[in-house]
Formats: sequence, C-alpha cells, structure tokens
Amino acid sequence: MTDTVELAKGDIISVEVLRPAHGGEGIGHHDGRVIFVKGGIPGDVVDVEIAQLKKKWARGEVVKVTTASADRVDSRCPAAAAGAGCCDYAELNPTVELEIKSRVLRDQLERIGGIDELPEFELHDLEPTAGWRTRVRLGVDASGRAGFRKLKSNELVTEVACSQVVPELLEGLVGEGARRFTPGVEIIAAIDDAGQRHVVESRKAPRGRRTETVLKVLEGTGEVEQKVGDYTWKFPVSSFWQAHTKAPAAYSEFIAEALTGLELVDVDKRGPVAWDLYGGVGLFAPIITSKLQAAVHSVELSPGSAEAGEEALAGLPVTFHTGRVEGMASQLPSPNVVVLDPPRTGAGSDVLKSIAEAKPQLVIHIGCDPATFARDVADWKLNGYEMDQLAVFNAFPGTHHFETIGVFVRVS
Ligand SMILES: C[S@@+](CC[C@H](N)C(=O)[O-])C[C@H]1O[C@@H](n2cnc3c(N)ncnc32)[C@H](O)[C@@H]1O
Repeated sequence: MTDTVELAKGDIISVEVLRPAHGGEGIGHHDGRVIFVKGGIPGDVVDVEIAQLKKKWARGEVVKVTTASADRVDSRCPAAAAGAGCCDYAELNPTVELEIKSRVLRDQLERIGGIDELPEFELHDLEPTAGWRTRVRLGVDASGRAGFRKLKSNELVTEVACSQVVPELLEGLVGEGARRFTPGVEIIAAIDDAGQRHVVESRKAPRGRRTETVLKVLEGTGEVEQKVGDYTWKFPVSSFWQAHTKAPAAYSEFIAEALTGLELVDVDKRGPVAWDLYGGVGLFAPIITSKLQAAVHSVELSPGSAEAGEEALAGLPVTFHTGRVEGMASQLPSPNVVVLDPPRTGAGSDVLKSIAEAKPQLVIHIGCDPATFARDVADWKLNGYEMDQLAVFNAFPGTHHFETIGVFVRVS
C-alpha cells in the first residue's frame, strides 16, 4: 500500500528548481518525475500548476514563488510582465545569464552531441543587456494596434514595450497614442547605422518563420544601411541581420582570431578557397578574404541578401550563389576553410556530410540553438572533425537564446 496520490493536470505541487532546461524553463523533480517549470529559476522553490502530464515527466507554470533564488530579480521587461513571449529571462539577474546558458549548452552537447571531452568554453557577454535590439517584428491586432506576441498565442501585448528594443525604435508605434496599422499584418521596424528609422508592413509569417514580402513602406525607404569595419551593406529591412547591435563585430572578431596564423595545407594552384554558407549579405566574407587571401563562395537563400552582398563587396574576391546550401556543395570548388551559420534548425546530417566530403581543414560553425548545434556537433565527430574551440555569446540578453561558435579541425 502506498499513500502517494497520483499527479493530475491542474494539480499544484511544490518543486525545488535544480537546473536550467533548454528553452528557458527550470527543471525539478516530483515523485520520480522530471518537472519542467515555466518561470522557474535554479535555486527557487515554487508552486507549479501542472498543465501537461506524461509517465516520466510533467510540465507546468509557476503560480507562486515560495523561496526565491538568489538570482531572481524584479521583471526587467514590461511587455514580458504583461504576458508577452519576448523576455523569458526577465526575472533572472543578467550577470548570471551567461553561466546559466553555458550549463544548458554543456548539457545539450553531452546528451545530444554525445561529447564527453569538451574544450573550455570562452564566454562573451555582449553589452548592453537592455536596449540592444534596433530591429523588431511586431504583430498587429484586429483594431490595428501593434504589439508583442504572447507565447504560443495570436494575442498581443500592445500597451507596453519590450526592454530588448531601443526605446526610440518604438516611439509612436507601440503603446498609448500609437498609430494604427492594417489589421493582421506584421510590422518590421529598424533603425539603421545611418540613424534612419524604417517601418514597413509585411505579410504575417507562419509561426517560427520569417517573411520577406514588404507590402507597404510607412517610414524611411525600407532599405537599411549597416556598417561593419570598412564595408557598408544596403538591403531590404526584411532581410536577415544579426539582432544584437554588437553581434556583427563580435562574431567577425572571433572568426578573425580563429583564422589568424592558420597555415593552409593542400592549397590548389588556383589559391585558397573558403565557403561562407548561409552567408546572408556576406557579413563574414571580408574577414575571411583578408585573413586567408582566399576566394570566398557565399551561399544564401534570399536573393535580396545576396544582391546586397554583391554590391557591398564589389572588388573583393567573393562570389554569391543564390539558393539552398543543400546540394550546392558539389558545385563549388573544394574549400580549405568553411564558415557556416545556419538558421535555428541547424545544418543537418546531409549538409555536414557534403561539407566533410569536400575535406576543409577547418570549419567554423555558428549555431543559435543549442539542441540543433549539439546534433550537428555529433555529425562533425562522425565525419572526422574534432572540436578545437567553443565560444558562447550572450547575444540575446533577457531571453533564453544565445549564440555558440565552434571551431572544428579535420583529424581523419
Ligand atoms: C543565421 S542567418 C546568418 C546570415 C549571415 N551569416 C550573417 O551573419 O549575417 C542564416 C541565413 O541563412 C539563410 N538560409 C536559411 N536557410 C537556408 C538554406 N537552406 N540555404 C541557404 N541559405 C539559407 C537565411 O536567409 C539567412 O540569411
């Protein structure tokens, strides 16, 4: 006989949050089950309302913090406090974010990547930790008000702004007295390096996808100007550009250092070659050409980004190929070095195998999701590459997201 009462949906249980999970939740245990706690910070003891129940695990949301973790702070984001899905780490002390994110990465690399020997992580905090975003996508409700989407919902928070965004970007667009937009569209707003604000109405994208269709330009030209080092790119505001204002320079610097002093082997008589896969507007191409004196082949799906890159980098030995990376490797000249920066879904086994078959001596892999990055790391190992360096960038402060850069060398 046991007097244990079986857990049910809607039950409220007390959980001690022990560690962070990938995706922003905390992890605790209850009667042999793993409990994923939305809103739980390691060190908290919380009351959790169970919303999802499986044999080995359950998931729920914090309804009351009974003992607060030493790392818990008052919410730093008014939009998140009002229910928006923007800053899920708004109540976590920003000084411990990078350490928490490193723990998540280590766990994913060990469990999904099957890697037991990891190099020491290089940790990079990007400042500022609020007001770091100069480009944003907003939803528009049925009455034409723009705002931030609630988590897994079509509802919007329209009264207050998210603390990630520089305040001047949202002036007159969100909150009291803000202008109205066409109901149901997506608003893209950005302030570029020339100081110009651009606001466009765009087609609403399916969840988790980006849309590039601009329906109406409401302010500015709809074409942003971004500068890094000696280069200036002009491209549609709907095209990809790194979100944190400091990210383009920080990643470029990391890549530059990783390539400094690299002695290229097996260089073809035509000279060194590098691939910049998922290259966007070619942000990393100038660094790669200058460090390796290499011809760079950039592969990018968005024609708008590739065209912008061609224009900005005219005069450099960079060739832009518009299309999918999948299937493209066999058509490019063999590389000495490959840089790849796939979207959140990662590169996947087929792409990694095709890169490995081209035998680059060094690969720099940038990943914005620790789970897909860890899965890709396992594939690098299978394909004869060893991780030599690993850096974590807190490029999305206030959220559970972060960027990882791994440097891999060919060993077999
Ligand atoms: C994370 S962004 C990186 C862009 C660039 N490296 C940068 O830092 O500005 C990923 C890029 O991959 C492109 N992309 C997505 N899927 C792709 C695919 N299957 N093949 C080629 N490019 C793709 C997107 O359009 C986007 O520009």
